[in-house]
Amino acid sequence: MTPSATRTHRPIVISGPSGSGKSTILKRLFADHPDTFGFSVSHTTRLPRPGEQDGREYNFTNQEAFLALVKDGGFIEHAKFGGKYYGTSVKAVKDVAEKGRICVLDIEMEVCALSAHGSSLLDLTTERLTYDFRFFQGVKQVKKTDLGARFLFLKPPSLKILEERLRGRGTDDEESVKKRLEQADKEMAFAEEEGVHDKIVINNDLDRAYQEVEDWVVDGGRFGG
Ligand SMILES: Nc1ncnc2c1ncn2[C@@H]1O[C@H](COP(=O)(O)OP(=O)(O)OP(=O)(O)O)[C@@H](O)[C@H]1O
Repeated sequence: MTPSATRTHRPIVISGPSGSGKSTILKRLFADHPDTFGFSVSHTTRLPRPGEQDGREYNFTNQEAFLALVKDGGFIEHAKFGGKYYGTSVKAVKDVAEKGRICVLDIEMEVCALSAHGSSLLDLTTERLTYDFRFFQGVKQVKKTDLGARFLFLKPPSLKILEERLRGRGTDDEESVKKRLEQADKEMAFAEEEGVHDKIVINNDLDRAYQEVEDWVVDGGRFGG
């Protein structure tokens, strides 16, 4: 492992309430900068589904090996859902940097978590308290590592607008919209705390917000390095 891989390719953590526009902005960023960014591959103890490849969709592992890695402090984040473990390892993030790409960690409050390839790592089946806990932990856990990550928070202009966007997206039922809004409020309060994020972008006008994110991420070609 080259110690400097994540120094020259510093990971980016993008967080923000569900519906704040993370996926929309990341999609554009990836399209504008091909071969620049990457997602880490998560670990799981669940069995591969047809078509899934070890090391591509997930690092498939068994419970014993997974828990050994937990014990060694190898995970930024891990959780158990439906009897199976899921987690994002520090090494998986470093591997992205080793390949010459900037790892993007998408920390979404609702699942807490670090998702890979835009697909949620975890199912939305936890208690609300767990959501809070996990989101806060998610950001803090990354800070505890030697990854040298940069932290961006994407903020909706208001809760009212967030609600409109969540409804407009058409992917959430009433219950889910309500839960997301309740959590968004808390998450925003946490995000404003001094020193949590390096950059906060308000996603009002999409083009402007995108520009602001892109400028900060690219950083005049230095990518924060
Ligand atoms: N600036 C904007 N103006 C209007 N609509 C927007 C804007 N940004 C995003 N949207 C819309 O808001 C909805 C939510 O955005 P998106 O799905 O990207 O959020 P997200 O943060 O990735 O959510 P999740 O964390 O749940 O995956 C989408 O329908 C998207 O098209």
